[in-house]
Amino acid sequence: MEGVDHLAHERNKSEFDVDAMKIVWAGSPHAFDVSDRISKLVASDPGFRKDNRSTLSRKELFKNTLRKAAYAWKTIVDLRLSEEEAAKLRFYVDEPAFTDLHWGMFIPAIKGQGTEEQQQKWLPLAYKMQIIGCYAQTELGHGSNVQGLETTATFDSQTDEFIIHSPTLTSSKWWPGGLGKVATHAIAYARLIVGGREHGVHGFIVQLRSLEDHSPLLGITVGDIGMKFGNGAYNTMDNGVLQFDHVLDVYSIAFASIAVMLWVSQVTCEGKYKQSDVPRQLVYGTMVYVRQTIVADASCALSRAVCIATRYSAVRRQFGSQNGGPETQVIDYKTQQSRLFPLLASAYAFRFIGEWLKWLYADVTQRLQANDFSTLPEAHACTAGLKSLTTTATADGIEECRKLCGGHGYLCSSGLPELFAVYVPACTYEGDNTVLLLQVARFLMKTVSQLGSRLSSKKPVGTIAYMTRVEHLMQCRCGVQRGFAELSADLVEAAVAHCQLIVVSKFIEKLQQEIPGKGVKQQLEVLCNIYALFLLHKHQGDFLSTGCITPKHAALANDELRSLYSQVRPNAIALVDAFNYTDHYLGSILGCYDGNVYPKLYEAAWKDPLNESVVPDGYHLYIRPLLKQEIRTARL
Ligand SMILES: CCCCCCCC/C=C\CCC/C=C/C(=O)SCCNC(=O)CCNC(=O)[C@H](O)C(C)(C)COP(=O)(O)OP(=O)(O)OC[C@H]1O[C@@H](n2cnc3c(N)ncnc32)[C@H](O)[C@@H]1OP(=O)(O)O
Ligand SMILES: Cc1cc2nc3c(=O)[nH]c(=O)nc-3n(C[C@H](O)[C@H](O)[C@H](O)COP(=O)(O)OP(=O)(O)OC[C@H]3O[C@@H](n4cnc5c(N)ncnc54)[C@H](O)[C@@H]3O)c2cc1C
Repeated sequence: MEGVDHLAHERNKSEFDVDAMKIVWAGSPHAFDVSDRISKLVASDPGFRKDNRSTLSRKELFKNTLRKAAYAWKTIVDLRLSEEEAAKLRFYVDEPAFTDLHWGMFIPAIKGQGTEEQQQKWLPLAYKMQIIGCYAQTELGHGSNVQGLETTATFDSQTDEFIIHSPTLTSSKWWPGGLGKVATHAIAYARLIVGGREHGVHGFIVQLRSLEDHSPLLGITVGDIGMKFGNGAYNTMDNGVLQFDHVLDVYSIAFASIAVMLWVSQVTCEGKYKQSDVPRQLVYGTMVYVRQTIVADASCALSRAVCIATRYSAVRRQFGSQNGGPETQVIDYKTQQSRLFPLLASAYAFRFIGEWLKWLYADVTQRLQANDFSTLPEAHACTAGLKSLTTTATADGIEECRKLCGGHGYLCSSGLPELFAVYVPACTYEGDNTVLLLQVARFLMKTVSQLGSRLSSKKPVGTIAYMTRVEHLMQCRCGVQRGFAELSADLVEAAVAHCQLIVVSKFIEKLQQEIPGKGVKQQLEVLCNIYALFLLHKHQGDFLSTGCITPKHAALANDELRSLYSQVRPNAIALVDAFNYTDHYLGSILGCYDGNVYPKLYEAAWKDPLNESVVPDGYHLYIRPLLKQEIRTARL
């Protein structure tokens, strides 16, 4: 029945202050207020409806996305929302679109690598959306290998301009989000050529389309690369293809020539190239920034899936009826708990590691401004490794949540298939996860060679086993005289172990902070222990081989896990309520707040276009002849 909370009995079991946990999840009272207000604003506005996406064609879907993006911008302007509120609104609109790359990469690249002059020229236009930007780095032939990019930017000292060109088919820019049909400008990465000499990959701001009629400028060929995984999902985004035919880059400033050049090198008006003594990898700065935001995104995506699966696991009953009484809630089965609760713990773990990584990125950015590059290698390794670890775990976790919901998890109305389809490219974009782990492995090898076996310093006591595991994995690999490439598969395992150590240690450090609210810290301690012991159980071979735990310890850890699952069980619904997601944002009948699943599933079925007629199109043409044997049947 509408209005009845079918999960009230679950919510009454909670042993902690849910409202206080909402603040912990949001990060602060202010952050909670903004999230709560904006999520309800979006949920209550029919202009942001999203329950019909799976029934639209690609063109209808894309046009609807443009409508929503424009409507969101009008809402932001009309309500005079702050930058923080506007970002939250785009988040809760929950539709991959060109705006993600405009606000999420194009503007950060200018802010992070542009000089005062460039920021003054381009940021006011970008903030007012009088230009729409994308980040055009990947090419048809190269994505992971940035130094392999083929697009060229040749400095013409006669005209003091750059000529941007795509010399080969494989140099076509390929994948940039927003590029296909919307972006008017791009930050394009190209090989800088000055005076006939090549100076590696740099970024350039290039105008792609007329601001009068949106037609591609002279020398620009641009379009969409076609349908992607899943039906609705990421097909709301116009990932594009772009070719430059000797584009005289008259509108732009060579990003590198002034902006990055101040950090990395300079091109003078006389056409002289001057290399400065800063790491050339600063040109990768935007990727590092986005990787740390992706870690926070992982906690959002995983928590959405876990909220759906947890609420549905409490609603669903299957088997176990005693004397005609109610069947057993599937959330009470130990197998369901052993699959679901580690994901619940991971969602909280990724939330806190995302907070720490945001601090680390801000710290390294501040240091770079003072020409202090001392923590750049660690920042690179952490952002790369944690992006890889959290996105792999989240993508796998969303799929596990779909399976935890049985058959109904496969319905679009569960919200899980689309969430999976939209999320999984996170394991690839902003750096293929294996390629990024190889960067971490390289960092670990260097650290071991510099510090000897003691890899990690100043870690909480509870992480000794985790630290020893990493050191053991590295020693086993570094000890043998074989090349990095030969050992890379093993070193990637050590890289994963190192990242897991960071997540566990930061969760433990979080618990050392003052955390208000009845029972809140206790619940987080249970989740931290679940996260740590679940990984220890999953990788117990590594831990046993280090000798720092015995088979008996491993067995005790497993017993403790079961006990911890029993402690979470009465609090599970309250722990996912703490995410404070609206039904609109969850987009899931299985995860609806009131748990009134069956009537909503049944009602939703009849809304499918296929049910607009009781006799389907095609019956008279194909089925009736079949049934009436009017088609000559093969001799049986
Ligand atoms: C439900 C949720 C839905 C969410 C939907 C939201 C909508 C989506 C919105 C946004 C999505 C994002 C869109 C995607 C954008 C992109 O994908 S942009 C393109 C991303 N591309 C990459 O990440 C490419 C990956 N490759 C690289 O980064 C580099 O090629 C490399 C692998 C790092 C290698 O670089 P290179 O060859 O130059 O360097 P090496 O020889 O390996 O190393 C040399 C030394 O440099 C150090 N290094 C390398 N990188 C960095 C760095 N970034 N910072 C600092 N230092 C770096 C490296 O450690 C070596 O150091 P050493 O010599 O001391 O060992
Ligand atoms: C949805 C989506 C959105 C995107 N948006 C953008 C965007 O806005 N802007 C942009 O510039 N790009 C964008 N990209 C491109 C993305 O950044 C690249 O696809 C990504 O960096 C991976 O590079 P690749 O495609 O070349 O993969 P590859 O490197 O070709 O990967 C193929 C396989 O090779 C393996 N491999 C590669 N190198 C090595 C190595 N050295 N050692 C071991 N294994 C290796 C990989 O692990 C992988 O298994 C997007 C991609 C997607 C899917």
